[in-house]
Amino acid sequence: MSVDDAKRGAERKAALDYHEFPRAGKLEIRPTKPMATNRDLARAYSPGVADACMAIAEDASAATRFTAKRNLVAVITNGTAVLGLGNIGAQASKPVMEGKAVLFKKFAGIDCFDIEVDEADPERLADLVCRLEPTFGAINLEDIKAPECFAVERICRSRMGIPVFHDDQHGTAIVVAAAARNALHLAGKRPEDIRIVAMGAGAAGVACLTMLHKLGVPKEAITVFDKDGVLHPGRTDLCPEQMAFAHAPKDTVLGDALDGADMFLGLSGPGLLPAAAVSRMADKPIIFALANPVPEIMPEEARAASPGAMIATGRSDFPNQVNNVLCFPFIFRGALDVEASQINDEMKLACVEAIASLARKTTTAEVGRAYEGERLSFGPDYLIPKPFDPRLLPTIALAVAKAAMDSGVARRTIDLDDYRRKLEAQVFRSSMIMRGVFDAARQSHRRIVFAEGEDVRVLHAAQAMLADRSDKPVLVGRPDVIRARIEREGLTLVVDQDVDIVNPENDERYRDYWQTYHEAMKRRGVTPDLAKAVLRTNTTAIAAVMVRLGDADSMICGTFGQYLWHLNYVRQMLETDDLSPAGALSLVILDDGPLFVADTHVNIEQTEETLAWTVIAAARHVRRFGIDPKIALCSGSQFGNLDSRTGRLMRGALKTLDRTECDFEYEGEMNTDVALNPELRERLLPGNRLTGKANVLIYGSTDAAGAARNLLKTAAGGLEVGPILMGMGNRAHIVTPEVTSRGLLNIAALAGADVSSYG
Ligand SMILES: NC(=O)C1=CN([C@@H]2O[C@H](COP(=O)(O)OP(=O)(O)OC[C@H]3O[C@@H](n4cnc5c(N)ncnc54)[C@H](OP(=O)(O)O)[C@@H]3O)[C@@H](O)[C@H]2O)C=CC1
Ligand SMILES: CC(=O)C(=O)O
Ligand SMILES: [Mg+2]
Repeated sequence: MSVDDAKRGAERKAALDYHEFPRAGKLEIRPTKPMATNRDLARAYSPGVADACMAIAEDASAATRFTAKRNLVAVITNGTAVLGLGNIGAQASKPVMEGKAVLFKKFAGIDCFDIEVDEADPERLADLVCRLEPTFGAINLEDIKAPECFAVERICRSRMGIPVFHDDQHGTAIVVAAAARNALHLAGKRPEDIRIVAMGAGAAGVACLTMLHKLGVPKEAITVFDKDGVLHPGRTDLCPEQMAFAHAPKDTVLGDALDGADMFLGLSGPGLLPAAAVSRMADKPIIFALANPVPEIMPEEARAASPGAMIATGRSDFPNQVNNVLCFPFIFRGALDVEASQINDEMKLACVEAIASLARKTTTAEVGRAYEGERLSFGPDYLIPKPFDPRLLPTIALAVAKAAMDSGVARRTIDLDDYRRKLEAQVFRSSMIMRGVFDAARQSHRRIVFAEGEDVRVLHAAQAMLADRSDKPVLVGRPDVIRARIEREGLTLVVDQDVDIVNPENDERYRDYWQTYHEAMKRRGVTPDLAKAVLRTNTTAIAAVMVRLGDADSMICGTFGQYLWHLNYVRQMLETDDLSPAGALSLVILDDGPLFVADTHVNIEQTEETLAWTVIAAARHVRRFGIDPKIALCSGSQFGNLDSRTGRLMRGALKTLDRTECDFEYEGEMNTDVALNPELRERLLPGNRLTGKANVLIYGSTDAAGAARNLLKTAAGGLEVGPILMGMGNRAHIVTPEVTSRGLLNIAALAGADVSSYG
């Protein structure tokens, strides 16, 4: 088996494992109301539920008040045009539909049921969809092939009072139109003056051409091809939507049609655009080769044929990824929030303009952080925003909601300034928070050494890192053990090629390493023999010496043993006048957003001075995630009402912080619930200096911070990133024994991000 085959096999296994473990599929349903007592039961179910039913029976619009309808979207397919895989059937399409549902939730907080229907007949399918109206706030039709998709959508739109949107048609058309608008701007051309050749007259192709026509491209300036050749007036196999673009002469061939054309739009299949035809196009042609997963022409081929070409594909590994994920979560968010009865042309055009304008605007610090190292200034390689651009949600949903209200299809009027603020706050309430860190790591060239390189979790993390980064991770461990475990785990890591190994039992650097350790420790009771023994047996010390000598930029240890034991060796080798541990910060990602807790491991009993230092370091690290820190000093005491140890400690630290002129919000001392509940805080501590919910909780001892961290992880189901060792310039991180391979991957991303300014 070739290395490529092995890698493809491993990727396939990883994708299947992702879908299968730890439980099958990508979705679950969770209740939003308590169900703990008889009283809850009586309200949620009989008899209380009858009151909600009767309120809706009297006034159907009350369903959006008393049920989850308003935020619930159906992703519906019959599996007849799944991605570029074709008609693979309803059952096989389910992973895609679950995936769309996940994107709705993660990008825009929208709940979805995925519904796969075994029904090829468009009228029967449409009838079934129409009957679902009582359940949903909106319908997203997905991967239904042309021409049936046109009829299904037409029937549903005419009969339903909620938005019906065929994503492959309109989502794609909106993103294509935004990219085309920007490309034309750069080419200095007007839509009215250009000529387009399109390959693919399916759901996506027809909708994109219709949208481009709405933007000003004359229909006569568009020539379309499908499997049977050019669309011409004599064709009898086409539906009205396709006939609208069938005006080319019958004998037109692709190469001739492309002569002098300004734009190629491919929504068909792989490799269908010959490079020779590209060289016949106008100067600086626009080439959108959007078939998934393999485009009509690969970007490098197109560029070789026409060096000035502006190129987009559907793929994330090239610039200008045109994918409807840039649109559908956000257009639905806006439509649902004003209870729009439909998604009309005004809303779609507002969406086009919002997406196009985001790419033209100067990027914000958050986007810069999220895509560190990539050129994000408007130009041929940045025609449209990136999928993880945090501006997408507030900008698009706001524009769509406004267009719905202005065009009279909104049933609810909202205050747009309030709405913008709400949307902006929502952006960071998700695990997307780690995305920026991963992208920053991908762009940097920091070498990471794992002290416990034989641990299978480390091996899995190292394998996952390779997909994203060019630098080889370094593993401390015995090569034969590492090789055997790689094989046993079915990983494809190749020692020396993909990872470097430092063998504690036999390594040419051993002498250099023990001498370095001895030199640093000789006046702290370490003899040469002891230094040799430590560097033979203690992998944490080896990793720390490597970082000290510059053989690695950052180390990760701690998959076994006690945190402070590891910290001891980190300090011995890496502590300097400028770098000193300031505390351990744990980021816990909860359903309603991220929460940071410190110090969970370093300062067992804080002093006023160490506590203030922990707070300042935490603020710096929280900003690294693009979040404004709002720090609460937590204690059993509240604004001086207890003469307890932590009460006094917090009050002292607060005074130190006040003298330090901090540029972030902090306040204390207060109880944890008061920190997290702004209304309660306003009532109990009027005039306090925090705005909104605190997002960083600082405690006076590792006992208290550790308990908060563990409760958030276990009882509240939070996902932890960390602990992040603060103060050591990102040169060392110490995980805890329960860490998973994903947790190690997260920490490796943090360690790998080139953020020397964060200590
Ligand atoms: N990047 C993105 O965001 C999106 C990409 N797509 C991609 O676009 C493609 C089409 O999707 P969709 O419109 O939903 O599918 P449809 O099945 O509705 O349409 C496919 C179209 O491509 C044409 N086609 C297929 N093979 C050839 C060929 N060898 N030569 C000429 N024409 C051909 C078909 O012709 P005929 O009608 O004669 O069979 C049909 O017109 C897929 O690869 C899909 O992944 C789709 C949506 C979004
Ligand atoms: C992106 C998408 O929806 C498709 O390829 O079908
Ligand atoms: Mg699709």
